[in-house]
Amino acid sequence: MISVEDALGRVLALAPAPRGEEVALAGAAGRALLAPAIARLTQPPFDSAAMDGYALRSADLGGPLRIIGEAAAGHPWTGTPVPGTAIRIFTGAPVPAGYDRVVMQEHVRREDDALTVLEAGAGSHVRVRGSDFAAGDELAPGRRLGPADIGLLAAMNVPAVTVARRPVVAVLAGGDELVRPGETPAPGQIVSSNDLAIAAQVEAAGGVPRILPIARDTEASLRAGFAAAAGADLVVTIGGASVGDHDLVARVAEGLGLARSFYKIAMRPGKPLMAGSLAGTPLLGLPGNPVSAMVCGILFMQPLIRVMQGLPTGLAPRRARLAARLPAEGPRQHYLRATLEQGPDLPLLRTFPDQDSARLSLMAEADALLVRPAGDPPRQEGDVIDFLPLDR
Ligand SMILES: Nc1nc2c(c(=O)[nH]1)N[C@H]1C(S)=C(S)[C@@H](COP(=O)(O)OP(=O)(O)OC[C@H]3O[C@@H](n4cnc5c(N)ncnc54)[C@H](O)[C@@H]3O)O[C@H]1N2
Ligand code: MOO
Repeated sequence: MISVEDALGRVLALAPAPRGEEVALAGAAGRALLAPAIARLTQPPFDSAAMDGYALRSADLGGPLRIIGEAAAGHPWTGTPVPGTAIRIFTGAPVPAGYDRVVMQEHVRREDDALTVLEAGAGSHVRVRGSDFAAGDELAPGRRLGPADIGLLAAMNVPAVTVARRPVVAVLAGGDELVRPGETPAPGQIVSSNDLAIAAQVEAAGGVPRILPIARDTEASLRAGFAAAAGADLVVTIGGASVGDHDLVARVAEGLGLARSFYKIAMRPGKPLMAGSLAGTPLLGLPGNPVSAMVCGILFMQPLIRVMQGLPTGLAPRRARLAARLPAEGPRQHYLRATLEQGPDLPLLRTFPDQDSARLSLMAEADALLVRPAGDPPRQEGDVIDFLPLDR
């Protein structure tokens, strides 16, 4: 059995280089930026009023002023500046050359064209040209575009961006016991949850899931499943990974020419994880227990999907304090389902007493996975530990 770190390195090594496509900005939210986006203009493009009021010269603050013009957003004033004068101005209007501050209208007294400044106010209320960004500035690739990025790119006058193609991920669950949600299970049957949960993880990582028909526990059915996965950028099987007589995934994949990278890792849950490449396409074989499948999805599949889009893995452990003591760990790195509460300095992490890898109800309740290294000694209440936050 190899370590979790070693396994992650080998999984990420299976990632093909991301492929780009150009999309209009309106469709780019959530996509991974693959090429730098370059600002085509400077923002603000001119010295811009930050308040409704009057533009004037700081040197003239003391004396009475004469109002000689007006500037509104989209309607610059184009006259000649004269000492001792002010320009009526509105937020977003260009501050005319020759005037260096804007006084808020609440801070003046106006009678016809005569203006008296009652209070200078703090600051000039002028947004200086280029104070946000300059033409040529770039938004670097390797980030998922959020709402603020979309707004920034629009302001940069970038109408379309090069993003990574979303990897198509074939999700193949297998087992004679499985029926679809909404069907009535016969005796001995259960409803298939894994493929839907894993498909949701695929989407959350930026991939496009393609859920395949459930494979039955025969080599022929699994072969048909792999055939249906053709054309996907990544194939993810779920179940049939262990040592039982009906666990056929590895055997069938090998028959189809799987170049195996590893099988079994020193991790709990998720020991029977398998990875390799099938006709050049990366393949992950997740264990069937629902929590094991999801934990493997978080630790290996989602990072792989992100790296296939040129993104970082997204695995960023954080620190918390233990709410209660924990016994020593065994030989496998352990990911315990836990909740988080507010603590005095760091968050307080409380593990569920039951860590059964079949309990989806606890997985759904969990805020975090506590990461305990193999062979970790007993831990006391208040000890600082690492955890991975969970999406809800
Ligand atoms: N003798 C041993 N038995 C087992 C070992 C072992 O080392 N020696 N490992 C255990 C561990 S750990 C795990 S994890 C499971 C993994 O088994 P498989 O990957 O072969 O998964 P299955 O046997 O197909 O199913 C396990 C469990 O999960 C349920 N399941 C499967 N698919 C789905 C699905 N799509 N939706 C919902 N639930 C699913 C299935 O009904 C079983 O209950 O093996 C242990 N055994
Ligand atoms: O590793 Mo299994 O994934 O412990 O339930």
